[in-house]
Amino acid sequence: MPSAIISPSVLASDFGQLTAECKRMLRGGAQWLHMGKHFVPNITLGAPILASVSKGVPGIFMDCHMMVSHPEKWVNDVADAGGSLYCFHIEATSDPVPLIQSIHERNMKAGVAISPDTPSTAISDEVGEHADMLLVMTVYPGRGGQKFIERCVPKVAELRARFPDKDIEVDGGVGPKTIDACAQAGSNVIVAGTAIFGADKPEEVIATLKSAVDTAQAKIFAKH
Ligand SMILES: O=C(CO)[C@@H](O)[C@H](O)COP(=O)(O)O
Repeated sequence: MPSAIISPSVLASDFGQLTAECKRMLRGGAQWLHMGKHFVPNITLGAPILASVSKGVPGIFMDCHMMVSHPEKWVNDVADAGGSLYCFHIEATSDPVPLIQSIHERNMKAGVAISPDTPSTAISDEVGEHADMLLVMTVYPGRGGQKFIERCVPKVAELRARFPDKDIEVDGGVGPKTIDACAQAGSNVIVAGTAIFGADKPEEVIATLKSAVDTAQAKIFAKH
């Protein structure tokens, strides 16, 4: 049964206090930090920032979501900067399996993401088997604070049915109001920006998200 993992999404506005925020989130019970590299230049978390977070918070698990074209270009930079998981978009490459292999060669986990308009079948059985994590975007990549796109949820269920042992991540508009749909569909890795960073008590939000995933995973696992 895949375990519940909460991965707060680090946003551009957090730059000034990035390391302090990371420590606070981990103290609040988060296990990963979702570090996005976006197409939009002013909200890019590049390798130098990853390196400084890695230095400031030793042992941190950096879940690096590469919302970029030519994802092959950045594998070495992110690995050298301390990245733990390198997640690329299936839409951005024509050769996903060799890319996954090159990520593994640099001792990182490999994630494969799909944008809201991409069907889950774009992740073939072969690609899914090679990957460690599959990411279903529930907003359009680019910025935090967008509305959760409900029609993406069935893609989570389809991937969970094909890949019962993989980590399946959701990202975008996820919080206490939308977690149940994601968790019941089979997602176990939860990215949340606004819901966690905007909360008075982030640790309570993290606990709520984790508990919803644990409950849903136990039910899903009991059925098999
Ligand atoms: O990187 C992205 C979107 O591009 C996401 O990780 C968002 O930053 C998540 O933020 P919320 O939707 O939870 O506010």
